[in-house]
Amino acid sequence: MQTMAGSEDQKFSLQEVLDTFKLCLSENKEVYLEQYVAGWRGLVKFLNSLGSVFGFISKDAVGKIQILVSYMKGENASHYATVQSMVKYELDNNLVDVNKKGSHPESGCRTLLRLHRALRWLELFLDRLRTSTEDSKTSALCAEAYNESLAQHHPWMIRKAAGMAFLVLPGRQTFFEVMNVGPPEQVVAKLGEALPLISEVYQITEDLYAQHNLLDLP
Ligand SMILES: CCCCCCCC/C=C\CCCCCCCC(=O)N[C@@H](COP(=O)(O)O)[C@H](O)/C=C/CCCCCCCCCCCCC
Repeated sequence: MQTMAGSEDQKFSLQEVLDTFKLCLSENKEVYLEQYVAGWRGLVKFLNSLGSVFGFISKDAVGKIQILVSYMKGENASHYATVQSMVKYELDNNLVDVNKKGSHPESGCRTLLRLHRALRWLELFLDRLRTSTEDSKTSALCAEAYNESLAQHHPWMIRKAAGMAFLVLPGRQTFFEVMNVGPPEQVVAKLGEALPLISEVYQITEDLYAQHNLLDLP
């Protein structure tokens, strides 16, 4: 049956996303690409359940996931096990367009950077949801998080389209139901559990990219 949360096999579960982000970090704090991508796949399920207005966002996210998967399954797969090994491999082999788009417009590093910036949006948005009240508007929470993060990297047209899509977001109660966690108190607790994991993955990637001057890849 098709519901707002999608058909059964496409059903979103916050717990599932939480689990993938839990598995993202190795003992020595490297970020596993497979789990990172799996986390995004889970989130895209949620996005898809919101309707066709969000199709352009979902399409972009899926396209970027597919680029990373093609590297992870390609002939150099062993170098794409973690974000750290990918960065090292692509930089050592001059596979990254560092200043302007050239022969490597779809490097793993620049592709992951786009998702990484979106992860900051997610962190800010989930934190706002966690601390929101019954009468909070998800569209406003989402727009605030977007303006503080991703919007700074998007041209006017995309910002406008994103802003319009936010206006049709479902209300807080529906959002909480779709997370498939239970009553609101449990959703809030689960968000409290998920946020430090997402923040840690974000910060490790941010530090790695900063260390290699990769935060502005075209
Ligand atoms: C825990 C449950 C609640 C939260 C669930 C959230 C589900 C969100 C799922 C996916 C988020 C989409 C991630 C979008 C990645 C965007 C990457 C990007 O910045 N791409 C732009 C630049 O790419 P290049 O051109 O340089 O290759 C591209 O131009 C973007 C195009 C599409 C617009 C992106 C707008 C993003 C808005 C933030 C997501 C809003 C989702 C709202 C749903 C709650």
